[in-house]
Amino acid sequence: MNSSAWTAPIAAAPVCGDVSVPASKSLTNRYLLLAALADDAGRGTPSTVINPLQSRDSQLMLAALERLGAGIEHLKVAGEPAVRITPISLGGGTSSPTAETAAEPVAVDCGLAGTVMRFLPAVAALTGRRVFFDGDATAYHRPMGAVLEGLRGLGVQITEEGEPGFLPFTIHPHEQGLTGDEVTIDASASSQFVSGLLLAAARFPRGLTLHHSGSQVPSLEHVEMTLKVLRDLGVEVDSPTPYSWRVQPGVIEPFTVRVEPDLSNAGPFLCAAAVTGGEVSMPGWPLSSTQIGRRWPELLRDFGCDVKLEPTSDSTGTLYVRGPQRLSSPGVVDGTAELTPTVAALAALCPEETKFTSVQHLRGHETDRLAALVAEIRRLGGQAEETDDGFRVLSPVRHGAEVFSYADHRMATFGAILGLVIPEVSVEDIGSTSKTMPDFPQRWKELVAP
Ligand SMILES: O=C(O)C1=C[C@@H](OP(=O)(O)O)[C@@H](O)[C@H](O)C1
Ligand SMILES: C=C(OP(=O)(O)O)C(=O)O
Repeated sequence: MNSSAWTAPIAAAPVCGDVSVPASKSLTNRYLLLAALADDAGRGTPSTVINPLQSRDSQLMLAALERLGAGIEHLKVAGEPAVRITPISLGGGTSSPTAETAAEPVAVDCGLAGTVMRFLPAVAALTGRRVFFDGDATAYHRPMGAVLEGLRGLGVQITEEGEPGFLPFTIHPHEQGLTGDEVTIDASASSQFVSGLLLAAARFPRGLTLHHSGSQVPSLEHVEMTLKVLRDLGVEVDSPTPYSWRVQPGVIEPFTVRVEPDLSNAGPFLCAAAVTGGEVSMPGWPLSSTQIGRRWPELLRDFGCDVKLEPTSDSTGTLYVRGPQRLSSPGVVDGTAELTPTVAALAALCPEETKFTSVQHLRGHETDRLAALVAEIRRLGGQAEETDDGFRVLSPVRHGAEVFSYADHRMATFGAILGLVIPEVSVEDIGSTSKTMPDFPQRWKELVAP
């Protein structure tokens, strides 16, 4: 065993406890970006994001926005952590090259964060600055082509310093600013291609009409989230036909918002009850949410758990999950997007086969998650195989091993869940959870081995 691997705690008894999770990555990074694009006739009034996620992905977003010209101040609001963002001063998408552009480009580090690499190029194009985007070596496999194609269609000049369609690349300022207002892209590889253009589009001089040309957009819940966040902030956006969106040009008023808990990151803790026959309760569960993690109650019931959501206010409740004596597979799990590695841990403990469908785009996530899940299930003595649009778990895992994390937070937590019931599981790089939950190891230990 690698001496730096993390020994996954085994559950000596059914896992029982009350858990809260940090704020949503997807909502935090949308609000931070929109705060940086807010405008009240150039007065520069800041916006406040209360209870933001504090993790590598949100830090990368904040650092990038600061480099692009936003002001960032950390503070407390009614005892809760918050961040106050003073907007970037934009030329309304018509900025011409400034003196600054002759100098060194602004460098944006995307790390491995999809929300940074896919959402910020459109913001960069509005700043009138030359902006160089790069990230971790592991980010170089993540598709970027549709982002670049969309921006080029709007008149943005881009040079690609690596393999075409991937990081790194540079956004160049253009004398006329953004000239186009209608583009067609193929967003089959990531919903973030759509969200990234829509989020900044209210600040484009003529707004944006965006069409998707491929067969389907994956993780559509995340596009729904983008539309809802924009509408809540007063941006006019609609979807006149499936896979077409129109954002009207306009101001984004400065705002104050509190971020919901991350329902995707809630998954491993809820699964701790599911796999050990324990009982976990989670207060603060939103009664209505655009997060894909809202699917947990239904998914956990599908695997045999008892789940109930008891409202405690108009907007939130406590979710109770009780694990069964023995997990049973629903047979097919469809379109679970970023929840897939966590659901795969449940499937890997079921005697029956489980087929995961409509998740082909996970090949472009933090790692090729289909290959990674199949490899790690096999390493633990189970049988699994890839399919065109997903994978099958054919037989359950049987023994411990060191689970590779592939720099992927969700592969690391996949290993942690299995380690609750399979002796001698370790996780090669538990530190990869810092992407969205830096204190995962402590939180996990508090719940499963207090
Ligand atoms: O918009 C977002 O915040 C996200 C969209 C999804 O991306 P894909 O469409 O690439 O799956 C999701 O998996 C990712 O974790 C976050
Ligand atoms: C796919 C994910 O992240 P990203 O935002 O980097 O795409 C994820 O968190 O599962």
